Amino acid sequence: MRSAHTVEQVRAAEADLMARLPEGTLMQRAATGLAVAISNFLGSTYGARVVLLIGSGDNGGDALYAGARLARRGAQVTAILLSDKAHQAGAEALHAAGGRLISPSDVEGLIQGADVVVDGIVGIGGRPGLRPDALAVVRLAERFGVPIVAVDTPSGVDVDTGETPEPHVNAALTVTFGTHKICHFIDPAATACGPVHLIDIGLDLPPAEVESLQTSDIRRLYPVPHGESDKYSRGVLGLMVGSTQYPGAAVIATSGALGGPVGMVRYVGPDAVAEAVRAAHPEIVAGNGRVQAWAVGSGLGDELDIPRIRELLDAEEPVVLDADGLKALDDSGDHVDVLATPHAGELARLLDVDRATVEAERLKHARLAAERYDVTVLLKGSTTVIASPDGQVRVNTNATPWLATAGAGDVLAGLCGSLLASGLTPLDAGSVGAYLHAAAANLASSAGPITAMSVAAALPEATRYLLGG
Ligand SMILES: NC(=O)C1=CN([C@@H]2O[C@H](COP(=O)(O)OP(=O)(O)OC[C@H]3O[C@@H](n4cnc5c(N)ncnc54)[C@H](OP(=O)(O)O)[C@@H]3O)[C@@H](O)[C@H]2O)[C@@H](O)CC1
Ligand SMILES: [K+]
Repeated sequence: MRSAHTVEQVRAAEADLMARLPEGTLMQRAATGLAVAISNFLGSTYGARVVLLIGSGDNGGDALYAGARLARRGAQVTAILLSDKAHQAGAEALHAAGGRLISPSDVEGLIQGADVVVDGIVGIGGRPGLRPDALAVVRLAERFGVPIVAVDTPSGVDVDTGETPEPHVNAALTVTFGTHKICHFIDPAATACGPVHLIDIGLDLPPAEVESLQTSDIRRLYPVPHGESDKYSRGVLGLMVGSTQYPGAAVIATSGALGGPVGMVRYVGPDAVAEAVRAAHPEIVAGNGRVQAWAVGSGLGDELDIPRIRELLDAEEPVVLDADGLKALDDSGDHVDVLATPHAGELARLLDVDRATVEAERLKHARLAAERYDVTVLLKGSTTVIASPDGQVRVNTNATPWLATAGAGDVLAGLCGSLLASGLTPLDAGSVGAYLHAAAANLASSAGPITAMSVAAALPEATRYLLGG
């Protein structure tokens, strides 16, 4: 599991550790890791032209000490001081190592000739946005295509929410310390981080606010059948998806379900659609019967039967509620067994806000909906946020942009239903489902276009690979 902690949690852990270590130890650990990461990014340090952007806090201190290390290994390091309160000992260390310290005027030529710009403007002490001098230099780097390595966080983003209401740095790499911060996981800020490299500095941290599953978690959580399993004990999923208007949704969601761990899938819907599903997947059983979970909603169109869906929501079996089915959600019931899988537009409707607001504040709105409707919310997107009503949040960050294709959501609904029917909680089913869905998409895509059906078809192989087979 990768963990993202809040600024407050990091500060407390830092204070704890600092009380036990000689002064400056943590910054030296951070700066050493940062210097190595910048060297690796550059490929070769000797003669490399490195420009440091230095703000008023310890984030700038990290950059200055790392710059001093790079200067000692032969890099030409120049620090642009954006504040007259720059970290003094760090500035002295850079000067002693042969680096230059300058003010932010007339730096166009310097930036144009740089191999890398290091963003030490602000870290976890920053507020969103960039001040005018910083913004001007960052814009120069963008104009000349000079890559930026961000220290801890890309300056200007909102560290605790992943929101980017103001101008900010777009990094080619972010080097962070101790633990991930929420902005590293949640879009739009996550995209501004680029790849994130974590340096261990020995912090002792409490449980995280936001988590992100890794391969080892998939191995731990995936309901692998054992010797005694039969098709019923592996779980039966009921699918109430697709319509005469959108029969494809039923076929695609069934493909997603069959690519998951479930032992059997029942399809409940119009005869003509059931025929189409059976033609594509002869293994499905049409008609009602006992199930361990439902996946409901994708492609129901005009055939949406809200009272019937509400009956399912009130019944004992857990439910994945997708697309049109989300219209049946009301905020009066106890729905802790429900996994709702909206995209930003659908979540906006549930919360009566506009879509752009949800996209800008993804974590906040996923949490809000989980709380208001008492459901686990899986908010789809480039970073998928899964928020449970008890406040736990997981994020999936490994999706390919090619996954933004028609029907991909139907595959996810079927797959999550399959995981729910096999006994996972809505939070686990949503987070494992999002991970496997993205992994299958990456496998099917290989950096090229994909269809929803090709994602579903890649699920067994992606799962086998992740489970170590
Ligand atoms: N915690 C840890 O475990 C470790 C932390 N370490 C490092 O310390 C960093 C945190 O350092 P920090 O606390 O000094 O805060 P930091 O982000 O450098 O600057 C805050 C100052 O900037 C200003 N400012 C605010 N907003 C601004 C803006 N938009 N644009 C421009 N300026 C802005 C504001 O001051 P003002 O100018 O308003 O007086 C504010 O006081 C952390 O990210 C990591 O890199 C590592 O060394 C080791 C382990
Ligand atoms: K920074």
